[in-house]
Amino acid sequence: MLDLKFIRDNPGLVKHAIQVKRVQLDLDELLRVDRELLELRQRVEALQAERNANAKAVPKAAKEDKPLLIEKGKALGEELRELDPALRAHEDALRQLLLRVPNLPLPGVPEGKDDSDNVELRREGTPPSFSFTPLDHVALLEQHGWADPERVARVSGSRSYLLKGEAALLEQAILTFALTFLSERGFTPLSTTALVRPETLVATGHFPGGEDQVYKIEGEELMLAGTAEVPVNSLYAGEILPLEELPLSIAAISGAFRSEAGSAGRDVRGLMRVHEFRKVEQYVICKADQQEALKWFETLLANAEGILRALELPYRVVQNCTGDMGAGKALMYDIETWVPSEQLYRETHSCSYLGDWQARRTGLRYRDEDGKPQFAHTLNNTGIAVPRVLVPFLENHQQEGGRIRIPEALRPFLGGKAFIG
Ligand SMILES: Nc1ncnc2c1ncn2[C@@H]1O[C@H](COS(=O)(=O)NC(=O)[C@@H](N)CO)[C@@H](O)[C@H]1O
Repeated sequence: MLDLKFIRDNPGLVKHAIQVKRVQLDLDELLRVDRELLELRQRVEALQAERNANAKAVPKAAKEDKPLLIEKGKALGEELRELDPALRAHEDALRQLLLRVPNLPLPGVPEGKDDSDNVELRREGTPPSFSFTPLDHVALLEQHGWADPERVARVSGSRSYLLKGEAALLEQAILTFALTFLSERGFTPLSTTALVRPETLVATGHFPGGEDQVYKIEGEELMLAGTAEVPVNSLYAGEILPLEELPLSIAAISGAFRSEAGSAGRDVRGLMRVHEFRKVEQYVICKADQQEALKWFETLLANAEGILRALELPYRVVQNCTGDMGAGKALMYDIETWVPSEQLYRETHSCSYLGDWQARRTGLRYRDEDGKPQFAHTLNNTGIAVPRVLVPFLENHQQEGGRIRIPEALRPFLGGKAFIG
């Protein structure tokens, strides 16, 4: 959400953001509803003033004038009541329209239509060359009996997965490694639910627009979040945090649930794109200072890169273009990790800075140096998400014969093993 005054004063800037972010919104309609609402409010205030003046006049009026004044008061009250529905309708319409206004991309964000227009910034690590014919992750899981796709499909349908034996231990080890890595860097570890109220999905910006991606609980006002960003972003909703409590840096581990509506046919085999996964999420709430926030952006990115480097996985960093960054982002980088079987870098992390766009929707404020309530700035990045990262992990670390080498940094989380399988 942007500040309504900012929108009124900068319609051109906002229209440009709507256009380059490919958001369906007619800003002129929003401005029209805004003007009509202002006129309605002025009319209500005038009527209220008139009714108050009239009410004051009654006791002082001459006896024979009183009935007329009382009638007048009733008529004014009636006229006010008749305006109420229009007032409510305009307020609701304006709020719905405001929720669709995208954030402005920072200067320098490349304009583009989709991920094919993202800009590669740098590559780290060297994709392995194998002296044998490497297997893909599905074949590696199969070889070691680490998965059971047929049985789990019978139980849970498509885009489900289970991991057995050392692969289950590996998944757990990677999650614990990432949570430990972040807590050692000052992030508060937090284990949280994915069950959330619908307004928390409006608060992050997933709604309106992303409703078809989210599983709803039948008969309850509860949904399953696709990322811990959702519950964490609303933890402090409605509060005014003391300045000294900021910045908040949280490493939240949770389940994540996604319908993947619209992804039919993509990544249908294996672990890349499933309905339920687990993620360690980095989340920061800081004061409304872009310079400080951008330092946090670099920190969140560096943390994710540090985790991938510790896992000895080659990756690249790309900057998302305006058409691939979503409505709320001011700045966004993806980290894509090398998948040998596809000979491609595939997205494993998304790092975003949202300014106060999310905080406005969430009612997330702090008291600044002058004691004035201000909307905070928020940022988030993936720490690690399993099982997706197991795809590059298993494929890059496979040895001839199918054993998987465990990087040094991960061994303490896996009973000291240097290999599994
Ligand atoms: N359906 C899925 N199956 C497995 N992993 C997924 C799925 N969807 C997303 N992920 C993983 O979760 C990461 C973050 O998802 S994201 O939508 O890009 N970004 C977020 O959720 C942000 N909160 C940052 O984590 C992805 O980079 C990917 O590694």
